[in-house]
Amino acid sequence: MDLQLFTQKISAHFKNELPFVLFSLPQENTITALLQQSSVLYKSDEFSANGFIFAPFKFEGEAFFIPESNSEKITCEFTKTSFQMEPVAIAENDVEKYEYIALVEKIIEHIKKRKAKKIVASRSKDLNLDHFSIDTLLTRLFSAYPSAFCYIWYHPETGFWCGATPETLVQITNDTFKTMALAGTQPYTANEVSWGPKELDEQQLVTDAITTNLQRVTSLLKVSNPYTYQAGSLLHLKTDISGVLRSRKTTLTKIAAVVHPTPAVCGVPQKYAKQFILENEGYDRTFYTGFLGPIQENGNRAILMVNLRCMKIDNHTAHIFVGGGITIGSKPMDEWQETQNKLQTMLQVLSPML
Ligand SMILES: C=C(O[C@H]1C=CC=C(C(=O)O)[C@@H]1O)C(=O)O
Repeated sequence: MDLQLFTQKISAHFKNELPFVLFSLPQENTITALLQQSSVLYKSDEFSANGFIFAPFKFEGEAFFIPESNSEKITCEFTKTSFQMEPVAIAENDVEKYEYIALVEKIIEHIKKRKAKKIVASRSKDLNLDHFSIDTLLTRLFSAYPSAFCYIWYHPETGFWCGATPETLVQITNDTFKTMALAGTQPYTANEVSWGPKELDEQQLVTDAITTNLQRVTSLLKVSNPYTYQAGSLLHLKTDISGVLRSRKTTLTKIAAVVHPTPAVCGVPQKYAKQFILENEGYDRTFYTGFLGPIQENGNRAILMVNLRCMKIDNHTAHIFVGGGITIGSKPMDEWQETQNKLQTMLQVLSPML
């Protein structure tokens, strides 16, 4: 289907307030859409039917779901031509800044008292959209980030979400899986990249926690060396992790529950970090740092991504979600700046609509 017809169909579906999801896999030039034919809110706890799941940060075994069986499935070939990105300037809000810095300082205090090694702090930034258009959003989002997993999800009950995430939670093909440890952030420059001990330690913590958790369900685990990975205008440290599941009976839900929430979005130890986040962050993450993705071949093939570099759009306001891992070596002002830099991923998409 050509892009114009595809976009018209999506716009009409959205106008009728019917649920839909659009997604494109990293490095692929196809956008797939599932247009649900009713407004039912489906839930899935088995991840074994074909469709698309959307799970919150507070995942407790059940995710929202758009089933293929109740949807029209359409695809569109689309050339990803990443456009020239100029940073979008937005005014800093002093209250937001000092609240975030206070949260980071509180986390550092807890780490110094040895209650945790790492906790991920986050915040949401609200922006007025004077010229919201789903057509513009779709074209910019899907063309800007060729190496990301891009998506738009809409359901009247969850609202309108979209993002361009660099982080795989888990990718399954029969009994083999792939995942990654992603942590450490710096802005992209053309110069040679070097990583300090804070980023290297933080990334190692994430790798160790993921591999330890995966040992419960795997028979073979391969772990690469960390390397620099570009996500839009940011660089991260990434380790590839792959392996074989111990039993073919290990369900996708079980694997998701073993790896989610990873220390890249929650912390170490996981239970303490999650409780800290719920009690101290001062807002509800809802679907940010949850996970999402397509389920195919009745659960034998699936790609679940972590919901990062994302936003929720309602009533002409965009709520962009950003965060960062806090460790003993964190400097509060740098952590604030890191979240400012991360805002740019969605700001680039929104810029003509602000
Ligand atoms: C929590 C976020 O990023 C995570 C993923 C990659 C690098 C991160 C970091 O350097 O702190 C974060 O752990 C976010 O982008 O909102």
